Amino acid sequence: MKTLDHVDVSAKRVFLRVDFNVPLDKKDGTVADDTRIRAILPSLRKVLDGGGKAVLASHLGRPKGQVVPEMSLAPVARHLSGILGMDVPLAPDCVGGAVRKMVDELEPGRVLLLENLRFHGGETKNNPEFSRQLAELTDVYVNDAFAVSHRAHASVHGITEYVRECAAGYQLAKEIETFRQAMENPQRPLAVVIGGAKVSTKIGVLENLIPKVDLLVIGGAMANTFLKAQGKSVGASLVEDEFVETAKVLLAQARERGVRVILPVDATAAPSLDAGDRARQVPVDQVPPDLAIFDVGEETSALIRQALEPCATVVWNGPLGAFETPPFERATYDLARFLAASQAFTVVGGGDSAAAVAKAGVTDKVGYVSTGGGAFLEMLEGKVLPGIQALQKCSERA
Ligand SMILES: Nc1ncnc2c1ncn2[C@@H]1O[C@H](COP(=O)(O)OP(=O)(O)O)[C@@H](O)[C@H]1O
Ligand SMILES: O=C(OP(=O)(O)O)[C@H](O)COP(=O)(O)O
Repeated sequence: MKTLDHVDVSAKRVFLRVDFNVPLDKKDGTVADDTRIRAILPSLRKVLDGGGKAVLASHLGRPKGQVVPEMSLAPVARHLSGILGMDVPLAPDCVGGAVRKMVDELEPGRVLLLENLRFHGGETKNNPEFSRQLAELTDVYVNDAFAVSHRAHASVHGITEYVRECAAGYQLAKEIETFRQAMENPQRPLAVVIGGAKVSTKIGVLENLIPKVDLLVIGGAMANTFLKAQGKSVGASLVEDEFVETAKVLLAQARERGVRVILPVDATAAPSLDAGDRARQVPVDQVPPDLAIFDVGEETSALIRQALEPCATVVWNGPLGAFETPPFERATYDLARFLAASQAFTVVGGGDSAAAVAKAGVTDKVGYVSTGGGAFLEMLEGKVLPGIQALQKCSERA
């Protein structure tokens, strides 16, 4: 894939599709976590240092084609301006004559941030006319928005039909490369840890992973459905009854392939999520009817660490427990700290898993933390992301 390294940006209008869909502070509306902003700085600096005109475009939230003032990118413009030590003006819109004028008048080495793309319904509809209007602002199109590349939206997909030159930004290239290294050509043994709330959202992931991995660790509430499939009664725990049969099939597939599967052997259970003070350790085949599982237990945590110890590659998506609520964060944080100290090539993806790693304070020590949630999950499902495919096609054409 062509990257920014292969493009001459000098004096060109470089349309950088980024993902500035960042959390805002509820009280004062400032940027609460700037990970996604910092992630695109290498691409932005490359454009500015090369004398390009950087036109940044992003969505924020889901305003559904309406102008929603709380979803303006104004706080992001201010934040970025602080990071760069340079004025970052915010255009009043992302298309139209006034914006075109601002883009055309931009000096080389300067930045303009366009207003929220999703204030226009054409963005999520991948509307050709809207895509063409965005392309009018563009000499070189760069996608550096991995986290939204699973969406066939105008600024990610449609626009590539109308631009002459395109390339992957450094962040996107890094995401693709890291994923390939972990999943397509891994150092073995390869382990994948899957957690989170529901089996139903991860069936595709599990089906895709079973032929590829050596070890599969299943935790989180989704493990409950697997435990039920094994005939264990899991008390008042969240179970997706309609997926118990699917869980059985998946376990049989893993057995046939010789994949080792680790399911919880014990759990931290409590009467409810807000009754953490009454939480206790129980074996998974003895969960009392009035208790629900909110985390994998201490014995399971140790078992997981022991199984991961010899692994050369570990991919992790989804927390092992309801980590937002103490004391159910323990297994998730323990895993984060274990991976941080491990020699294995480690890739963490998924909004909640990335948040858990950050809360455990080890983001810098874990091999790679993806900026994608849904996009990362779709990669794990083996899907080709529409944004990446479109970029590929465009760079082959150009
Ligand atoms: N045993 C559990 N009981 C209730 N909720 C759980 C449990 N384990 C995990 N969760 C919840 O699952 C959610 C994350 O699920 P999911 O969205 O599938 O993960 P990710 O965003 O990492 O892909 C978290 O909010 C977490 O609290
Ligand atoms: O935050 C994002 O994805 P994520 O919640 O999967 O990490 C992206 O900005 C995509 O947003 P969307 O799910 O509204 O299309």
